[in-house]
Amino acid sequence: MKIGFIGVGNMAQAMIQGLLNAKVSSEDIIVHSAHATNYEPFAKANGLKTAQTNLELTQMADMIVLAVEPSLYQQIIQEITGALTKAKILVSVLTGITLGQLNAAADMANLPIVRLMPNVNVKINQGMTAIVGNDAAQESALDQVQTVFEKLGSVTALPEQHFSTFVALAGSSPAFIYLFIDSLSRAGVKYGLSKQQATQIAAQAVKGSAQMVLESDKSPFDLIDQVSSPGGTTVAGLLAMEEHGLITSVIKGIDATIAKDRG
Ligand SMILES: NC(=O)C1=CN([C@@H]2O[C@H](COP(=O)(O)OP(=O)(O)OC[C@H]3O[C@@H](n4cnc5c(N)ncnc54)[C@H](OP(=O)(O)O)[C@@H]3O)[C@@H](O)[C@H]2O)C=CC1
Ligand SMILES: O=C(O)[C@@H]1CCC=N1
Repeated sequence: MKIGFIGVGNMAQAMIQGLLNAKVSSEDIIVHSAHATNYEPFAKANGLKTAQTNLELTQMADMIVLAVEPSLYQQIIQEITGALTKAKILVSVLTGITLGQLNAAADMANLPIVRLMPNVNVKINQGMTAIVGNDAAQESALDQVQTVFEKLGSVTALPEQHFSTFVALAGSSPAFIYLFIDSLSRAGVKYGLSKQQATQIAAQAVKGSAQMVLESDKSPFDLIDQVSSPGGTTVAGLLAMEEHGLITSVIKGIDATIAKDRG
């Protein structure tokens, strides 16, 4: 299967790196974006094929991944619609653009369209991706896209009405989690650790804690109790964080992310 990427920015590069890690042949990946000076060096460094236009890329690929700024979706679909067929799959990773809007952009309701929300961790094959398809995608397109993206981490089927929530909890959340790691690390620097060592310590603690939540049958709150020794350091830290509104801050951040996605 030839996979084409329209847009070769941060997200497309993360997906492509994950595919290459998973031993997808670079010969099967085609890229095009607005500026050749931006995508050609990346294509050359990774042995990818290039197309001269979005339309040519659509002609060359079996699966066409739209990875541009969301506001460009109508313009790009108008450019490529002539080359879309029932045998090809249009995949959108655009935030805030629904299957209904994609269908309507070029009267494509009878063509397979799959909406995905990956996160940047697909770059190291540890992504979290949501998937939903239009009616025409149900027969086999959805399975084909899911098979490709399972190479990049976890994939979960999700009703489209929950995509905005998913954007906040998984699409944008790597940035929130990096901020938490950096905050821990800065605190370490405050107390005399080097930034590098503090970041490594904080990141490993976050990684291990996430793995514990995934592997445990307990809720995160039960796990908190296991760390909090009576009269100990952890409960002192937790209470001080909550005095400054950690849970409220996180939920307010998620509210703002969802509101932005919903437009
Ligand atoms: N970053 C992330 O973690 C995530 C992003 N997304 C979604 O992915 C999409 C891309 O985001 P991101 O990669 O961060 O954005 P970037 O700004 O990094 O990349 C945008 C890309 O779009 C290209 N582009 C602009 N105009 C055109 C055009 N007319 N034809 C073809 N390509 C064009 C740009 O090309 P050039 O460089 O040549 O100008 C660039 O390669 C967005 O819709 C976003 O919502 C979804 C989940 C996570
Ligand atoms: O910030 C953004 O809009 C994109 C979507 C999810 C992650 N990055």
